[in-house]
Amino acid sequence: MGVEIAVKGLTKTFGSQTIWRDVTLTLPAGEISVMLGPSGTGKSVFLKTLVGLLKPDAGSIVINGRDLTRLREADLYEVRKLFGVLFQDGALFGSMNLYDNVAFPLREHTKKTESEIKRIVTEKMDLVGLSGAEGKLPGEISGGMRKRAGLARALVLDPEILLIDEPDSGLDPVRTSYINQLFIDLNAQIDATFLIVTHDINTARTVPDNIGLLYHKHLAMFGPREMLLSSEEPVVRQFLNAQTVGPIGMSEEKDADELAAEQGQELPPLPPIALQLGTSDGSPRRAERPAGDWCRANGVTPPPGSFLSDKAGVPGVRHQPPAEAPSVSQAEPSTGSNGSNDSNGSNGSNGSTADSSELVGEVS
Ligand SMILES: Nc1ncnc2c1ncn2[C@@H]1O[C@H](COP(=O)(O)OP(=O)(O)OP(=O)(O)O)[C@@H](O)[C@H]1O
Repeated sequence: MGVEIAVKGLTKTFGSQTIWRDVTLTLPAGEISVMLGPSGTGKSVFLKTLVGLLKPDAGSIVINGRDLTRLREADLYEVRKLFGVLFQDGALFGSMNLYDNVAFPLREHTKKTESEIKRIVTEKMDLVGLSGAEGKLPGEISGGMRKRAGLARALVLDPEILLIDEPDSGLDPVRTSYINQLFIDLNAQIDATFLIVTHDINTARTVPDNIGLLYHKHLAMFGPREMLLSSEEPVVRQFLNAQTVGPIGMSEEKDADELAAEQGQELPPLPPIALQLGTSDGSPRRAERPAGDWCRANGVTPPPGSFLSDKAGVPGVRHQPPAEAPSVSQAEPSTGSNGSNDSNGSNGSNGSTADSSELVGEVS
């Protein structure tokens, strides 16, 4: 079922530079969570801190009752085996073929025989759709294949936690969709908790069970997807809807003059909440809950047109709701979407009451 990761009061600095402070969240066991944030807000630093590659200045990371921040190096080494990490570029050894790259952690960290290793490597290569490419060098394959090879390598030790850093970087939208589908299918098949760092709004809107947003040296919000996707909190709303209006500026925060210039500018209505992507064989997602569950339980009216399509609300995709779009309280629960009951940081969420006749999924 994967393991829960409970982060409390986590703070990280480099010298006089605070990256983020007092980050508190719980990644629910077996669920997919996504961490968003403008560039440079420390998302990669967060992943590296979780896996123990960087030491926080304060706070705790508790997994299976043990606080990683307090472990001795030898114990940390053991706990790290719970993690599989997929770095942005796959982090493959350029001189090794894919088979040897994927086999590397098994040869390094286990005493398995070559025939056992072959069975595992073959299984993981198959799982990520790379059967037949074992003999290729990383330089001979596409960026998408490199990421999948990196994923196969991250899976060979059967991790309970999978950390994935910007899987969409350098990939076209179609390859991004394929790798997202792979994550959903994997999540349904293996016992692991997923944390994906991404900038891709489509990924954020359709893949995870939970969403977090790092902004301006703190965790602005973390919780079930429906909470974030219906939030009117300015920074969450701006980021998840890819808008220029809001507190996030070109490089960091907007200054007072820039914010004053935006006074009175009308924001587009919140776009509808998309259905979560389902598994490719139609089997339930691991943490599947009926669409609109979180909104119902929390008295939030989701934006009109929500839960009708997995394309709803994706910037650039126009969404035309039917003339009489059923509100979620009237609609039959749809498959493939949920609202987690783990509502860490349930601050600042509410629903839009925008007129459905004006509804488009496109935002500026
Ligand atoms: N080892 C390090 N020593 C000093 N500063 C570091 C170190 N690693 C990261 N930083 C700094 O931490 C900040 C956050 O970096 P990080 O790569 O985590 O951001 P990010 O949110 O992942 O950005 P992006 O979305 O652009 O990938 C940056 O200012 C970076 O320079």
